[in-house]
Amino acid sequence: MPSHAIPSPLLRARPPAPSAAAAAATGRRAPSRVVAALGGGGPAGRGMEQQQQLAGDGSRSPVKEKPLVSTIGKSTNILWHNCPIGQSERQNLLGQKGCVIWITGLSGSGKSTLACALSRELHCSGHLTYVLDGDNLRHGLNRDLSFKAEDRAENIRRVGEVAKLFADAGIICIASLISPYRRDRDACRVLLPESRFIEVFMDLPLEICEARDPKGLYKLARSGKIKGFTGIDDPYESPVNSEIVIKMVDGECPSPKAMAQHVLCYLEENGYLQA
Ligand SMILES: Nc1ncnc2c1ncn2[C@@H]1O[C@H](COP(=O)(O)OS(=O)(=O)O)[C@@H](OP(=O)(O)O)[C@H]1O
Ligand SMILES: Nc1ncnc2c1ncn2[C@@H]1O[C@H](COP(=O)(O)OP(=O)(O)O)[C@@H](O)[C@H]1O
Repeated sequence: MPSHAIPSPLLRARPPAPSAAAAAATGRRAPSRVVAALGGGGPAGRGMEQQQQLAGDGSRSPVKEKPLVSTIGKSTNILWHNCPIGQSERQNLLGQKGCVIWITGLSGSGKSTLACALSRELHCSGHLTYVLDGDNLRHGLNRDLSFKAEDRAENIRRVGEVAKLFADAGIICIASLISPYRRDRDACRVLLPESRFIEVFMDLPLEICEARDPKGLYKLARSGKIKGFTGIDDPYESPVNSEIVIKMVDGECPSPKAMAQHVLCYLEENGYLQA
């Protein structure tokens, strides 16, 4: 099996709640308090298997099981509902494996260009994709967020959660965001089962991105009219272990089609294009 192949256990149904490790990495709390809230319930942390009541003679008799509800973040008394149709059935229908292709890089590095070219190539070969573009999502879902570090983190967290849903739907989700902080990207990675998060690093020098400047934003940032612009006066933390790196070869940037082919080959070689 190639090093990036999807191990078969990943095709099993996923547990509904984040693991302690995932929770630690995402900063989210694992559902440590499990309470039986319906009908008064028992003390916090009491498992369903312990829910018995004392009969008149002092012996224990089982009572009707109550669903266990959880507290996740600020959401109290919530219950996970399983649907009989799962990810593997959807994948069988689509003939592919749901995954997230996370494209990160400076503004102007070609993230959207790659996302569109890849989506087109996959679509033409019969694969269902959906592109989550940072710029576009800031027109709606993330319109309340600025470019401060904490808002960028929330931006990435939300898109990571949405991308996870697309992958669960069996879709090849292509997320294209600057996502400048390693910690935020890694938090998205742990939302998904191993191998279902494929990071693509657009490893192009700032000078190339700045020379392209299709929206004129670098110019505005250099003249101080935009503050906190990534690569100018805001950080970009390069990935260290990306599955795929797009870089210049002999001083030339690969064409959009070549970049898309690079990712396509990876998907083919690692079994994502079959259920
Ligand atoms: N301060 C600052 N820094 C970086 N980028 C800026 C900024 N202000 C506006 N823009 C425009 O917003 C696009 C990036 O949005 P993202 O959601 O991908 O950014 S982030 O991941 O939250 O950092 C980015 O789009 P791309 O050029 O496609 O990367 C810019 O057009
Ligand atoms: N591989 C490439 N070769 C040449 N030009 C490219 C390439 N990729 C992107 N570009 C051009 O660079 C500019 C920025 O690309 P874009 O995809 O919008 O970057 P980003 O989404 O990272 O901001 C656009 O004008 C685009 O046409």
